[in-house]
Amino acid sequence: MDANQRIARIAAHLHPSNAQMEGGSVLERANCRAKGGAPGFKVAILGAAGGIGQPLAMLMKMNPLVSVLHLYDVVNAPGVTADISHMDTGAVVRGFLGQPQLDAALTGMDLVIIPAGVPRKPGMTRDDLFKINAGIVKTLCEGIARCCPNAIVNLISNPVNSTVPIAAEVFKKAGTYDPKRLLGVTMLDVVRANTFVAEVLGLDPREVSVPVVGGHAGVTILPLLSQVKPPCSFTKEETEYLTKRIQDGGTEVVQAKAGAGSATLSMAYAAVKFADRCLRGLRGDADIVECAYVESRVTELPFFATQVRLGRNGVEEIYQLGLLNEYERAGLEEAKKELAGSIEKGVSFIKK
Ligand SMILES: NC(=O)c1ccc[n+]([C@@H]2O[C@H](COP(=O)([O-])OP(=O)(O)OC[C@H]3O[C@@H](n4cnc5c(N)ncnc54)[C@H](O)[C@@H]3O)[C@@H](O)[C@H]2O)c1
Ligand SMILES: O=C(O)C[C@H](O)C(=O)O
Repeated sequence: MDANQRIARIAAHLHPSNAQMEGGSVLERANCRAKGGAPGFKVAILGAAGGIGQPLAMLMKMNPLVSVLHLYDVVNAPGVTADISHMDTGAVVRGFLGQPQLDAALTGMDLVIIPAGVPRKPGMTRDDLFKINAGIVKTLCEGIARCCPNAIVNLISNPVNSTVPIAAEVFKKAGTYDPKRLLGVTMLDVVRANTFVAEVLGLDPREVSVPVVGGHAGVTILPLLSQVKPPCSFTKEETEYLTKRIQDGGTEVVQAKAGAGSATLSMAYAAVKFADRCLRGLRGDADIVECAYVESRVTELPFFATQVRLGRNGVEEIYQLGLLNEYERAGLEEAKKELAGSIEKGVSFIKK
C-alpha cells in the first residue's frame, strides 16, 4: 500500500463519504484490515452523539471484542467520531450522519445498540416519550431489517416496554423477525438493584446479583429480592424501601438533573456491560446469563423481562421466574397489568 492509499484509508475511518470519494474500495480495504488486524465484532450505535451515546461509544471503543465501531446520529456524529477515533484501542471507528447514511452505518453489523430518542424531563413518564421515540425506533429498525437483519439488537430507547414490540412488528413486516435477536435493555435496573441492595447489606456491589424482571417503567420493574445472591433476607421495611428505590431509580436521576435529561453515564455503563455479555455469547462463551426484555412465554404476555442465556444466536434460553414470595406475586400482577397496555400500544403503532 502506497502513502496515498494509507492516507485515504485513515480518512475512510473518520467518515464514510471519504471512502466513497475513493470509489468504495478504500472502505472495503479498511474493513479487511479491521478483520485481520483486530479480530472481533462489528458494532453500530444509533444515537451515538447523545447523552448515553457518547460515553457508550467511548466504552465500546475500549472493548477488545469490538473490531469495528460505527457511530450514527442525526447530529454531531463526525465530531464524536473524530474524538473517539483518537483513542489508541483496537476498534476502527467510523461516523455516519443523518438518514442518507443510515444504511452504510448498518451494513455488516453484528450488534446494533439503539439509544436514539428523547429523554424524560421532570414530571414526565417514560410513556410520554412514545410520541417521538416510536417513530425514531421504527425508522431505525427498518434500516436494520434492510441492512443487517441478522444483527443482535440492544434497544435502549424509551419506553422500552413499547419500543421492543414496535421493533418486533417492524421486523415481522419486513420478514426478518428473529425473537432471539431482539433484546430490550433492562440492565440499568439490575445495576441499580445490585448497588442499592449492596448498600443495605453492607457488601461490595460487585458481589451482589439481583434478578429484575417484568419491564422497564415504574411498577413493571420488579426486583426479586427473595432471589438475591448471595442468599440473604430483608425485613418488610427493607423490601419496600428497596423495591421502590429500584423502581424509581430513573426518576431519581431525572429529578436530580432538573430538566437536563435522564440517566446517561450509569446507562452507558449498563449498556456496555450488557453489550459485552451479548458479544461474549456470540463468541460462544458458556453460561452468559443476564436479565433482558424479550419475546417470552414465561407469563401470558408476549414480552417480559427475565433472566436469559445468551449465546451464538442471541437469546438461547429464557428462564422461568422461580419461586416468588407473596410480595413479589402481588408486584407481578401489578406489573403485568401495566405491561399489557404498553405492549399493545407498541404493536398497534405499527399495525394501525
Ligand atoms: N433502557 C434504559 O434503561 C434507559 C436508560 C436511560 C435512558 N434511556 C432512554 O434512552 C434514550 C436516549 O437518552 P439520552 O439521554 O441519550 O438522550 P439524548 O437526547 O442526550 O440523546 C439522544 C440522541 O439521539 C439522537 N437521535 C434523535 N433522533 C434520531 C434518529 N432518528 N436517528 C438517530 N439518532 C437520533 C439525538 O440526536 C441525540 O444525539 C431516551 O429515550 C431515554 O429515555 C433508556
Ligand atoms: O428514567 C428514565 O427516563 C431513563 C431510564 O429509563 C432510566 O431508568 O434511568
